[in-house]
Amino acid sequence: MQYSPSDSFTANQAKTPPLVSFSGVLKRFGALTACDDISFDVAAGEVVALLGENGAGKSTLMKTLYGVHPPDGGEMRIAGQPISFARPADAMAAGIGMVFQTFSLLPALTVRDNIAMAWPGTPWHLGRGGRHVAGALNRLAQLAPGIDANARLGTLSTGEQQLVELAKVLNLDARLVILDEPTSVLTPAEAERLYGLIRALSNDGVAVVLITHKLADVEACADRVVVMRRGRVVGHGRAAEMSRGDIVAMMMGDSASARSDPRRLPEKPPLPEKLRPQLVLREVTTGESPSDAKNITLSIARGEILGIAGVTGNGQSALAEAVAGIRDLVAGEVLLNGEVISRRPLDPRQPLRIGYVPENPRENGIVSGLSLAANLALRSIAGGRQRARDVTTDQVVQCLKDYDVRPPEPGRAAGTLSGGNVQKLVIARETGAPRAALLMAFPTMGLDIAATAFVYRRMVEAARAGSAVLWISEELDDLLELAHRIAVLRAGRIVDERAVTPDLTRSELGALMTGGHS
Ligand SMILES: Nc1ncnc2c1ncn2[C@@H]1O[C@H](COP(=O)(O)OP(=O)(O)OP(=O)(O)O)[C@@H](O)[C@H]1O
Repeated sequence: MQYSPSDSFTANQAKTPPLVSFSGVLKRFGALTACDDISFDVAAGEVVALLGENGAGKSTLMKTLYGVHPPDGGEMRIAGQPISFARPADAMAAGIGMVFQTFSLLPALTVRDNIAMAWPGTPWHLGRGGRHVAGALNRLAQLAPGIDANARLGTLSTGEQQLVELAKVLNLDARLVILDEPTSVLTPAEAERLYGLIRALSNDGVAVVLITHKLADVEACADRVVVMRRGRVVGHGRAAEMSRGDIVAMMMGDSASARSDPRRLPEKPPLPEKLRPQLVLREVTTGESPSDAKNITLSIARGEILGIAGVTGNGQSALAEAVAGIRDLVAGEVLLNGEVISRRPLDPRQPLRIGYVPENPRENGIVSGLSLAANLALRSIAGGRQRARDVTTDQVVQCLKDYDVRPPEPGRAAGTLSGGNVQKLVIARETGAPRAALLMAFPTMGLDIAATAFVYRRMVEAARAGSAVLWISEELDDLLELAHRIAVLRAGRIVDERAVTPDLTRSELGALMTGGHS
């Protein structure tokens, strides 16, 4: 099943040329070769899952096709014709649609206006009532029946914003649709609806490239799998003929450990005998909108991991930001070791005692234009006391290596890292020193299997070292595996809270999250 250059692995052996063909495609960023001699085809109506560890080059390859990056070598063809798009608008005109990991939506405008802006050449205010907008809103209604076209985009959850972006692209009448990790911010029910739409597109002859880390996505809708590692295609095969173990081994290299236990989740740390409340929220309220936190009272002990389960957009961000001290409370208070830390400005001389891994770290967790070293120094990487200028380049490189941030180049701008590596950089900074409390909002979103297990190991180590951990997640299996207690957040309120016991099931938790509907 391993790739060899002589293996053309053309999807469709018929005489008509494949819809898309990559042949020896090369893309460099300075000294880094992000895509190295990539060759494969995608047939009309075929769904190809493009897999690989963080930084493997998946997004770069697709952005090179889509006209975001000029290639440095090789050839790309659409329906047999060589192409080289200078910008995405040209790719769109040739029938290619792409949904990125980061969205191109304007939070201040309504859903309808955001969709109207998607059509090149049409002034958006004229397009509002047009056929395209009606079509895309129709798609959106299939994906997410509850979204109001007249709602301001900024009031929607990340998952809902992703669906708006998807509806926009799915309605472009594209021949090829590229989806970059579409399900990482979707609820299970939203993901199921998306799978249905992908299958419908494929039945209509549309080719789909699905960049993903989720094997569930592959099983739900991929015809074929192409695996990249460190800029090269290292394997491929028909999805139906590959087991999960085959795919994981291909992604991670053929190590025996990867094959036997790819997740390698850490053990849940034992709860201390005497529970000493360390992080306490008392009736915390940030506002009255559905995405605000309302009247939240929680107590997390030293060494305890409290999971917050809930569908994104149900107050998680507000809750995390309130505890992190970057959102005002309209009522209530937050205490750390008995001391009120809310309602007072952060004291820059205080060693920062809360580690915070925010949702959407590219937007909220890094300064894109600053170097990796500077981003790490936004908090000191060494024990909370060492000043940034005292940290040597060797220490920064070591820190980047310890957290597997690739490439580990201190001077590189953080904004040029791949999605998963941005997340690892933020986690390095926030868990690199002892913290009294650790807040993590969806910390494994967009991470590959190995990186996910790594993040969980850091979280467990932080708890063992005495942090009170507040962990917001939609990964129900992981919550059940690693949290000591789970609180369920719905419409900004805690609707249930219980210790994790063997009889607590995933479906029970899912039903609590959605108010009884899965
Ligand atoms: N604009 C850029 N400038 C410099 N380097 C870049 C740029 N974009 C990507 N890279 C680098 O190219 C490599 C491949 O990144 P890419 O985003 O394609 O990976 P990926 O497989 O999509 O990863 P992930 O799953 O983490 O999103 C990474 O090392 C990344 O740092």
